[in-house]
Parts: sequence; C-alpha cells; structure tokens
Amino acid sequence: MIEIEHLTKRFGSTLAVDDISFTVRPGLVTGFLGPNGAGKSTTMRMVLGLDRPTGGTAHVNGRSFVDLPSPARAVGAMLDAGQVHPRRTAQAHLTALAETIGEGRVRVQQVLDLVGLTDQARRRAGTFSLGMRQRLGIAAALIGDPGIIVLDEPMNGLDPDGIIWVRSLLRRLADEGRTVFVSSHLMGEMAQTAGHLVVVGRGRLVADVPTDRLLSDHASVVRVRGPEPTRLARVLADAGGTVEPAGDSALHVTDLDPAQIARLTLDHRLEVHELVTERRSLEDAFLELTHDATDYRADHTTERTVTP
Ligand SMILES: Nc1ncnc2c1ncn2[C@@H]1O[C@H](COP(=O)(O)OP(=O)(O)OP(=O)(O)O)[C@@H](O)[C@H]1O
Repeated sequence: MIEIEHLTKRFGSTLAVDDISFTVRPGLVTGFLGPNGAGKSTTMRMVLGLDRPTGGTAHVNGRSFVDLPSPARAVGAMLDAGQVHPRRTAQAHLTALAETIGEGRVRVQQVLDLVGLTDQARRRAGTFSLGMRQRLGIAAALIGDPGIIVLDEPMNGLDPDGIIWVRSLLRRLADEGRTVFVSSHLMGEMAQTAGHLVVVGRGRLVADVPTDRLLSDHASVVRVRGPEPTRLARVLADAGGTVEPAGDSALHVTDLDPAQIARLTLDHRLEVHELVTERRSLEDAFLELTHDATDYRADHTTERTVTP
C-alpha cells in the first residue's frame, strides 16, 4: 500500500506537487494520470525516496521508503527505461541487480521469461528497441519479486502489441495481490488498464475514483439549446449543473441528466429547441478534468470536488 498525505514539492518558484493526498491499494492497477508537467514523476520520485518532499508524506507499507528494511523486495520501480548501460547485455544488467539483493541466475531467468526477453538476453541493451528497453526496465523492477510496483509511463512509445502486453502483465501482477501504480498522460490507455484512476493537473489532485465511475461521469454531455441561453445557463448552474457555451446559442451541460434539465426548463417556463445527449471521447473528458485544475489555479474561484 502507498499512502500519500498532503504531499508537496516545490522547485524554486515551481510548485510541482501541490498538497495531494491519495492511497494506492493492493490488488488492482492504479493509473496515475495527468498531462506533461502535472507532477506525476515528482510524486513517484518522492514515493521512492529520490526527492525529499517540501511538505507532507509518502509512505510505503506504513513508513518512508528510506526506512524500509529491504526496499528492493518491497518496491520495484521503473522511472526511466533508458537507465541501462548501452554496452551491457540484458542478462548482465539483471544479474548485477539480482546480486545486490542476494538473488541469482534462477531469478534472472524467471524475469527474462516473464517479460519475453529470454531470446534477447545476450544482446547489448544499446541495440534494443524502445519496446525491448521497456521490457528490460520492467524485468529489473520485478527482480526482487516486490509487493509494490511503481512504473513511470511504461507504455510510452510502445506499439499496440507492446501496449497490450504491458496491460495484461500489469493486470496479472495486480491479480496476484500486488499494489501496481502506473503513470501515463493518455486517458484512453489508462482507462483500459487501470481499475482506479488518480488524476492530477498542475500538481493538484483533480480526481481519485474507480475508472468505471470516472468514465460514466464524464462519458457524455447534454447539449441544450433555446432562445434564452443566458437565463437557461443560470437556471441550470443554480441547480448544480456545469454549463459551457457550445456555439449557436447552445449549452453543454454536465452534472445534470436530460430528465433533470427537461424538468428545470418546464418549471422555469424556458423554451427548448434542442435537448440531446452527446458521447464524448475519453481524451475530451480528461482535458476537461485537467483543464479545470488549470482554471482553479488561474483564478482561484472554482474548487474541485474530489470524490473518494
Ligand atoms: N529537478 C527539477 N528541478 C526543477 N523543476 C522540476 C524538477 N523536476 C520537475 N520539475 C518541474 O516540476 C513540474 C512537474 O514535473 P514532473 O516531471 O513531475 O511532471 P510529470 O507529470 O511527470 O510530467 P512528464 O510526463 O512530462 O514527466 C514541471 O513543471 C517540471 O518542470
């Protein structure tokens, strides 16, 4: 289990991580989503004791990473798949890592098999494709058979087959009861991989919800149009709707369903010419979520609701 409480990191004038709290639980894949620069890597580095928090805590199994009795067996991590010496073979790289934790050839062979690199084990890492380097990085993360796995963008640059492979491996590791914490900047990719999503934007937490719920809450938007858009918008916003102009006097409404909108327009004797539910892509939903975080920071007027 990873527990993050009021975690904050400042680099000079940059607030990279801004008072975030969430828990990463065992038995499922938790996706850590956010656009580039949102603070994902910095958060992971603090979990792994590589950066010191400016405030708050990041605990692994109840204590700081640096206080774990055998950290490499508790947590396996890949922050950068390019960290291998290019002249080292995959086998030599993994053997060196295995030796540091008292493991031998058998474990190296197991992780090579697990990531499908057995046939490439004697090749130098410098000749590997990006996909093979990611596999090697994941093998290195798994060498100590850790209960907690932290991977920063493990699907970055992979082809569709590679993505499917990583996805099924992560699910299998979670099914074995491990805590799997994986970052990505692609909502679609994470929605298919993770059972739970933690979304950050500009260092702030914007969602911490089961994937299904995030998808159902943001999968559609209601388009409503009438001759009095300003009054219509006010009525819908007063009733708890999130309302945005959608051109041609139309409004896009979330947080209210079509039946609620129809009743409100009836109650307020508002004429309606159009009322339809429109499907939205996952990336649109993600942009909306993280865009709101940007707005919050810009004008400090709209506090986000984070649902547990
Ligand atoms: N060592 C550092 N010194 C100064 N600023 C830093 C440092 N590390 C990160 N930052 C800044 O902190 C912010 C968050 O960066 P971080 O790498 O954590 O984001 P990210 O969500 O992982 O994005 P990416 O996917 O691009 O890596 C960015 O503005 C980044 O420029």
